[in-house]
Amino acid sequence: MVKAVVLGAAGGIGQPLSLLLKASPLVSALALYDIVNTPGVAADLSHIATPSKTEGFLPPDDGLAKALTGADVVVIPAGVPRKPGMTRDDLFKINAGIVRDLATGIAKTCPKAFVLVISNPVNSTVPIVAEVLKKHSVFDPKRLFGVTTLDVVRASTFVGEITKTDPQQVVIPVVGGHSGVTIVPLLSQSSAPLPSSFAGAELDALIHRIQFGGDEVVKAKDGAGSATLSMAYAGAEFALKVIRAAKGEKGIIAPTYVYLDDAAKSLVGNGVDVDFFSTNVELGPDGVKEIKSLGSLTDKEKALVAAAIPELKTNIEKGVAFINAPKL
Ligand SMILES: NC(=O)c1ccc[n+]([C@@H]2O[C@H](COP(=O)([O-])OP(=O)(O)OC[C@H]3O[C@@H](n4cnc5c(N)ncnc54)[C@H](O)[C@@H]3O)[C@@H](O)[C@H]2O)c1
Ligand SMILES: O=C(O)C[C@H](O)C(=O)O
Repeated sequence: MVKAVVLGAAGGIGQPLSLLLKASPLVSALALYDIVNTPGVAADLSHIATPSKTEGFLPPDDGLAKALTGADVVVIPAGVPRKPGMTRDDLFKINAGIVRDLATGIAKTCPKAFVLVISNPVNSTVPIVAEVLKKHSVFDPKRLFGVTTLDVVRASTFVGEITKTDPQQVVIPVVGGHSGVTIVPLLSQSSAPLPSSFAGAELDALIHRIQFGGDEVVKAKDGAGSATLSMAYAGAEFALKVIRAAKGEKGIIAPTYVYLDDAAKSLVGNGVDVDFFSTNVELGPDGVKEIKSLGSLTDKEKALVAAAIPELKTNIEKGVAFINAPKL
């Protein structure tokens, strides 16, 4: 029995993500929560002939608590998306409060659930969830994940195109965080190696495209939002990995933005001294089973990791301060 909950389920990501979770036989109950439209989305999905029971909830009558009761996995794509000219950090003002309130519901109702945060800015919203869970004395760092899978999916797609390889077979760790220069693709570790002639400006352009792939979609959507369908694909892929690992499947490894204690920091190495960082993680029955080292990096990759750290620190501190700063 696996109950999955989507918070923000009526949105651009929420709807296709809920569809992909409904389509999976690994999910036995699916609860959809949003401030609008979830009864309709749930009624629609409930006609799909898969085993999971689908229910929609709205804020009145304790809808959040009802949706979260008995949850095993909670995926959060609630919040506003970017428009052209905005950074992810520009979303903090609105999304920080939304994520804080949803995390409070999780802390009170399903503190043992795996929590997968999609809402931007991920570099800050994950620390916000951690701080809320800490305030309720229920923070388990093994169960909280920032979803950075879309960066991994993009890297596989772009490298698959260049190397003429099936992108589904291309595995590339993308580490750091989820915004601009904090996104660090470790292309030297690609399972489909780039040709040795692929260097200089060409390599820089590929790294830039992976780091700023989100901008490409925001620009193309021209004011109508950011990536939704590719994010739903990526979010479902990661959520189902967490579920498969929880059910006992071994050897599932994926990059994800997680809390690093001091031991994990020294394991990750390369000057990574931030409290949250995306790195390869082995998933297990209780969530994070093992945080993996970044492995051997090229000089260029070492420089990219170093460049990511200051922005990550600022983003993390901003999230932590949002929960802990004294209210005036
Ligand atoms: N992590 C990633 O890689 C990644 C990728 C794409 C988008 N995102 C982020 O995901 C978020 C959602 O994007 P979208 O395109 O689906 O936006 P959207 O506006 O289409 O949908 C967001 C949904 O959240 C709902 N919502 C707002 N406040 C809520 C609350 N308090 N409780 C529950 N639901 C609430 C809205 O009603 C809406 O249905 C944005 O912050 C976006 O930046 C992250
Ligand atoms: O770019 C955005 O704002 C959405 C998302 O984070 C993405 O990477 O597509």
